[in-house]
Amino acid sequence: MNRFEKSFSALKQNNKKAFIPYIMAGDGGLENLVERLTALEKFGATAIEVGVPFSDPVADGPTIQAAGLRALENGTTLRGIVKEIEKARRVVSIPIILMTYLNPIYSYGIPEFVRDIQIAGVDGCIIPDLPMEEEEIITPALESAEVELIRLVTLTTPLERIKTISSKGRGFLYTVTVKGITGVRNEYDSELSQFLTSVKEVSAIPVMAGFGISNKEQIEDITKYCDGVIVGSKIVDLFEQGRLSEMEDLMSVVKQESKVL
Ligand SMILES: O=P(O)(O)OC[C@@H](O)[C@@H](O)c1c[nH]c2ccccc12
Repeated sequence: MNRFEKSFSALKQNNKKAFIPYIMAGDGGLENLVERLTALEKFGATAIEVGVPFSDPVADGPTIQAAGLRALENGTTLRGIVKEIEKARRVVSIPIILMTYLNPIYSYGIPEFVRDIQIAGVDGCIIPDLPMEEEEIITPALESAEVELIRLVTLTTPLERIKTISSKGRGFLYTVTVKGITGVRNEYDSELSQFLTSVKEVSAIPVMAGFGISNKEQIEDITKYCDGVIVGSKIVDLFEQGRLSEMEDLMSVVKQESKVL
């Protein structure tokens, strides 16, 4: 079993849902990365998504973009991030997912990138601008390194395609819950619960919902229809403002047993 399978099967046995926080590596200085990963594990994170700052992000909303700019300004690089993750791996045992666009991977070199993240103890990668039809440029290398590609589906992806996509991985399926970019939102598409229910029905792997989720009520509601949530912009804000007790409180929702499976 890989780290994802271990984490998700433990949650399932205890009737619990997953919480995956996203952080922007290098925001506030790369030297805080190990500390932040450690804090998130202590607060009960199931896994952590670590964002790599990039000058031309496609799906990032204003909060994540601003965090990315701050990180780039202080000289954060993909190589530096991978080194810090390697240090963190000695103390953090939950899955670590690296979120990066294709361009930084290309300039690193695909084989070198995959080798280094494997050594560092990275469990999965999210590459938002890599479509399923093109993924073979990196999946053979990732597979032999036992690093999972975490694939994204959205409200507009046909169910047949979702079924195909979910049959490929041994991580989880990232279901984007909005038609748009990342960022805190107050309202959801009226079809979201029905959509998540259908995705759950066809998916061979755990279904995580992300984009626009920022408070306990949303988390309680959305986790009725899927295996857990990914929270980005809100976590980035709370770290930036040093509001760690609020973060712990937000993450505590998934510590309770959930009634609906
Ligand atoms: O910030 P939000 O709305 O909570 O959404 C999560 C998101 O930030 C994180 O998963 C993410 C950041 N950038 C991305 C690009 C593509 C897919 C996912 C992401």
